[in-house]
Amino acid sequence: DQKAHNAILKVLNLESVAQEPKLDEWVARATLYDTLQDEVGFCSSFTIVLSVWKPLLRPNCTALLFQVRIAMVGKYTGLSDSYLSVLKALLHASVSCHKKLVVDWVASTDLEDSTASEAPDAYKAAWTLLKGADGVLVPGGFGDRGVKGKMMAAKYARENNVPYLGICLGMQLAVVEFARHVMKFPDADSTEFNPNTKTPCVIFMPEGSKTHMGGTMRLGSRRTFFKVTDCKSAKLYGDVNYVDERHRHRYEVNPDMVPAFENAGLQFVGKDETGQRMEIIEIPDHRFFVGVQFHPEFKSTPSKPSPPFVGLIAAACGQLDQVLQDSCNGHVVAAKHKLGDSSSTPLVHQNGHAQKQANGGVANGTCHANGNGSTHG
Ligand SMILES: NC(=O)CC[C@H](N)C(=O)O
Repeated sequence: DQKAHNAILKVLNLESVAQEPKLDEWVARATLYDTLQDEVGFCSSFTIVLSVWKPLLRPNCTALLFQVRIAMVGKYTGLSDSYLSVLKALLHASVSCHKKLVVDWVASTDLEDSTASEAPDAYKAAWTLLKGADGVLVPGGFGDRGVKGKMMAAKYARENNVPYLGICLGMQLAVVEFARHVMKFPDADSTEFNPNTKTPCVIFMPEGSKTHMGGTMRLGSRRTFFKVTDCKSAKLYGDVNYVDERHRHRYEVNPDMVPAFENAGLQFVGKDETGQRMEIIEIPDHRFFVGVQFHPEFKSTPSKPSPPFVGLIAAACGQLDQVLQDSCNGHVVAAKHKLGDSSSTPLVHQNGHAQKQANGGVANGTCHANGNGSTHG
């Protein structure tokens, strides 16, 4: 399945200029690729994925003229696998919103005050990229390098009503940023970065062992229950009661601080089965400010783009209301087609109990990779 997925994205990436897709050429290339494979399983999965994408190609081709710019704020020393999954998930979501994806990689250290004096050009360029973006994404990560810059990106998005998606560490830092600047706890931190903080908003999970890191990570598929049903995330997932998403973390939001956060306007709309572990945050009166403790990118596919990513992209291009409406109305129930049935409208996602329909169209992913954490562009 992954091979087929890669092949599709490879073909899409060849189209770096916004233009109407040449369906015949696209299919011919895909068929050729298909015949080069001798594994029956791969051939059939590729054909199935192709049959899902084909109907997406014709309608709304003009939409390719419109871009969506996402600033990806991370600690880069090159592309890691996790960033690639995030990138693919962004591409899947952009396609479903009929937009050409442009990713601006922003090295989080370049946003920090120390860079302003040490490398003023890099600092200026990083902020120009961030401010030029339609949406901001802070992906997962470990270690304290660039953490300040990631928090600055979250603050910028929160204060300027710019769509924001924080994944894992990106969510934890949005929580810390909120505690520092909205709740006025200057010392607030994650104990991953300051074990002695007097305001520990993000703490080591009780069942983990601090001395033995191996095997202590909360890993794999876990269930998140929506505690607030009238929220953007629940709607994006199709008004389901719960979702199963994949996890990879050692720290979590401090449950003792949750009431204080909620009083200050940060909602915890998704929690685990105990109600003690925070899984999804939202700021309700923001255009789109969502953080997820899990990694939704791992379950995103071209035919089932991940709902939080669809939310980010839709909000970034002003389509969120329509997308939320679509995912909550009769389309959800009506989408009863199977993979491989190219006569029906393709599925966009399936998680928990819901299915949602695609609107059609295709876009190409374009990345402006900075790579080494010291440059930008
Ligand atoms: N995958 C991640 O982003 C992990 C976040 C954080 N470092 C933790 O361990 O909880």
